[in-house]
Amino acid sequence: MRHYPAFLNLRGRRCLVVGAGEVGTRKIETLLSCGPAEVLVVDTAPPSARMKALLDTPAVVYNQRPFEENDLEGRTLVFVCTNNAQLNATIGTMCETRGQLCNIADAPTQSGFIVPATFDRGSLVVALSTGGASPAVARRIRMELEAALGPSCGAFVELMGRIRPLVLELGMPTAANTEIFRKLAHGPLMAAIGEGDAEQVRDILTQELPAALHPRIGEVLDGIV
Ligand SMILES: C[C@@]1(CC(=O)O)C2=NC(=C\c3[nH]c(c(CCC(=O)O)c3CC(=O)O)Cc3[nH]c(c(CC(=O)O)c3CCC(=O)O)/C=C3\N/C(=C\2)[C@@H](CCC(=O)O)[C@]3(C)CC(=O)O)/[C@H]1CCC(=O)O
Ligand SMILES: NC(=O)c1ccc[n+]([C@@H]2O[C@H](COP(=O)([O-])OP(=O)(O)OC[C@H]3O[C@@H](n4cnc5c(N)ncnc54)[C@H](O)[C@@H]3O)[C@@H](O)[C@H]2O)c1
Repeated sequence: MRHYPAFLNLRGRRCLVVGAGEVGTRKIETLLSCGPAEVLVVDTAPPSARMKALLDTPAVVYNQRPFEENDLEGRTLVFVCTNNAQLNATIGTMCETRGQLCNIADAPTQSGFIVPATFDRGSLVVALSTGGASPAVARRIRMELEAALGPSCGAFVELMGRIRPLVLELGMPTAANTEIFRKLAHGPLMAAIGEGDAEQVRDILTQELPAALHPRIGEVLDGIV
């Protein structure tokens, strides 16, 4: 079985985390970095020190009490991370019956979704998974890719993200847009940004971008090199 890879937009969404131990708190931190409307946290114990630090975030609602089925109401994603395997499985089954996606921390094959190892460079996000076969290997490959990617990737993606709508607005055929973007993506632009060589970056953009965009090169480079 293969999992469907996806990036979720959680803005305005409500999620649930049952069990805010080490694993649950990690999931809550990642959720909060994606700006959901609410993360309801249900745990029978008081918040740990690491969890306490998250309680100031307005989206976090911490309920110290046992889980109730009603907690699932209106939740886009559910994470069950208690150290009670029976409870985790029961909540997982409830979610399956209700058609809700549930991540079960100790039962990857029973889970509606599993969490990849990730890192980011600005809007470039790398997510990888072994499909639950070996989280330790996922961590190793994540660390190797992180070291190999280098710090300029984020600025490169940021610049390309600024250029793209300007090129699309010119209304040229898709094939022409593709040629521009591929040349920029594959050429020496990333290396020039990495070296902080503002003159070379300018030269590349002047060469590859349509003349109509030349007056905007200064503006797209603001804060990049
Ligand atoms: C990516 C990451 C994100 C995150 O969890 O936030 C993540 N695990 C990470 C690390 C990690 N977790 C564990 C170890 C110890 C070594 C080992 O056990 O191998 C290490 C590595 C380490 O620390 O060295 C223990 C562990 N993990 C799971 C179980 C339960 C089980 O398999 O039954 C147990 C055994 C518990 C026990 O022994 O009792 C289950 C899952 N962990 C997953 C994700 C999902 C599949 C990801 C995939 O395979 O690609 C999946 C299936 C479910 C899910 O959580 O969605 C994070 C990367 C951190 C990073 O990048 O640095
Ligand atoms: N997915 C992963 O990456 C991963 C990694 C390590 C461990 N695990 C598994 O995840 C589970 C949790 O691990 P952990 O290290 O976070 O454990 P933990 O002991 O740190 O946390 C468990 C939390 O669940 C809460 N809890 C217990 N019973 C509850 C109940 N009835 N209702 C609500 N909350 C309840 C506890 O108060 C505690 O805060 C374990 O089963 C472990 O095997 C998963």
